[in-house]
Amino acid sequence: MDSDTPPIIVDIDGTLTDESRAIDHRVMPVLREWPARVVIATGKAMPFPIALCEFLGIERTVVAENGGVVFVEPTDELRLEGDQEAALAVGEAYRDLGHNLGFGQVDLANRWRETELVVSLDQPLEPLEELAAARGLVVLDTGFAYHVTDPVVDKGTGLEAVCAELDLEPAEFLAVGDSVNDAQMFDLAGEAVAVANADETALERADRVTDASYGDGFLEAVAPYRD
Ligand SMILES: O=C(O)COP(=O)(O)O
Ligand SMILES: [Mg+2]
Repeated sequence: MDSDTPPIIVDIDGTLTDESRAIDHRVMPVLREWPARVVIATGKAMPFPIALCEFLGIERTVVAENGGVVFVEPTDELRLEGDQEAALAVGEAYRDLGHNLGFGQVDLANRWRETELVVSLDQPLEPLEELAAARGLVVLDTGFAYHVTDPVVDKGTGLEAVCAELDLEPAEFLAVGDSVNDAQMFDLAGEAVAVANADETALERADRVTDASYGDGFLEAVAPYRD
């Protein structure tokens, strides 16, 4: 790798993981040694990508909750955006219809969420979409959860916020991801790569699709920059 290596913005689930949702350990030295900025962009709540950065030993620069939460080191910028009250109201109304969020009582999927709400994929989608639309929100199916999200944010607005802090341009970035929640960051990045297991939206919006899936796909996506 040399000084021409682009900054990278990378999704977690489906991209850095294997089929069982565990991080593919081979991606870790790649991210740790990446000579330009690494941004972890995920639908997960902030503690997950922050912990990933900490354990990797890299600067903590993350886009969480599909763009609702942005944290940038070293400027210490924390930006929260999105109508979480509306998302929580959707959850309440969904429960009133007799459904539940599907993550059990402790609900580690929502516990640290600050701008949106997630519902398990084994719960009914249609009533959730209706309730969300009535409050100006959208439901994103990432293949891992249904996200009730404010459409004013996405991973693309998150990338823009990171860039504004760090004096970078979105077009300088290499983006790697696998699903609909990566589409807007794909549109802004200079090069967008979908791993082979990506959903239709991500495949369509990518500049390049890898032959390999999951962590293998990520390693293939970055290979041209590591030779
Ligand atoms: O939390 C999800 O549903 C997806 O997470 P991801 O954006 O890291 O793939
Ligand atoms: Mg993903």
